[in-house]
Amino acid sequence: MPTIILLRHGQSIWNLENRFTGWTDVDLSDLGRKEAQNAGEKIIKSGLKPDFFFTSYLKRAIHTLQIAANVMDLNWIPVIKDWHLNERHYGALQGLNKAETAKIYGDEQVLKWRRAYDITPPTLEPDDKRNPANDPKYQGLSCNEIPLTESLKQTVDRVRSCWQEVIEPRVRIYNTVLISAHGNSLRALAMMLLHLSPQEVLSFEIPTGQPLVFTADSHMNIIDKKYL
Ligand SMILES: O=C(O)[C@H](O)COP(=O)(O)O
Repeated sequence: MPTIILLRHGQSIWNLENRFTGWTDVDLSDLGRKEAQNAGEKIIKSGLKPDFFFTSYLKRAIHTLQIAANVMDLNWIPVIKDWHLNERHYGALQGLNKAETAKIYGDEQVLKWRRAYDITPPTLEPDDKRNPANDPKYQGLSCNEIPLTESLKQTVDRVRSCWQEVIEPRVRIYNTVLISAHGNSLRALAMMLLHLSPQEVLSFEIPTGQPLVFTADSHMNIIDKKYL
């Protein structure tokens, strides 16, 4: 049965500091590394053995994958890194403390920025040093691919193209794949695979470091989902 393991990276330093992260390339905290190790152990215990890995361009997801792969003794497994799996771009909120931002703009506004389907956080100015265009990782992207902010809807659109063009064809060949990515890029993927409505995805949360296993039928309909 085609099996897709969704793994949200372990706690990052900015998760710990409660800061909007998005495309900011922060590393795992000590707890995050431990969570990644536990994730690898849980996958071994489940009897699942991934044959192909996918991750984003961001080191918190890459390091989570490397730690888990090391625990599973699967360092040799092929990996595709794809920026389409990056976290949702959080625009000008990136770097701000979530609780302090709520004190300034109110809980309701912050909840809309964080969870509404079609609302974008404030846009980064193009000359802002946080513009991804300044980052060598994104040199190959065209101007209209580089986000200055994103709604979940826009994230779903880019994750969908990655699923259709990059991941799904390999799930059909390799059978068991593991995708190490981010809270919102994985919510986007789950929304698409589980056919969740914008209202349903609002409360759909994936905890850090907890492997979520989707089993599909031959038409790629998800017939079972469970946390390890
Ligand atoms: O980018 C971030 O800040 C987190 O990874 C996800 O944040 P959220 O829970 O506010 O969507």
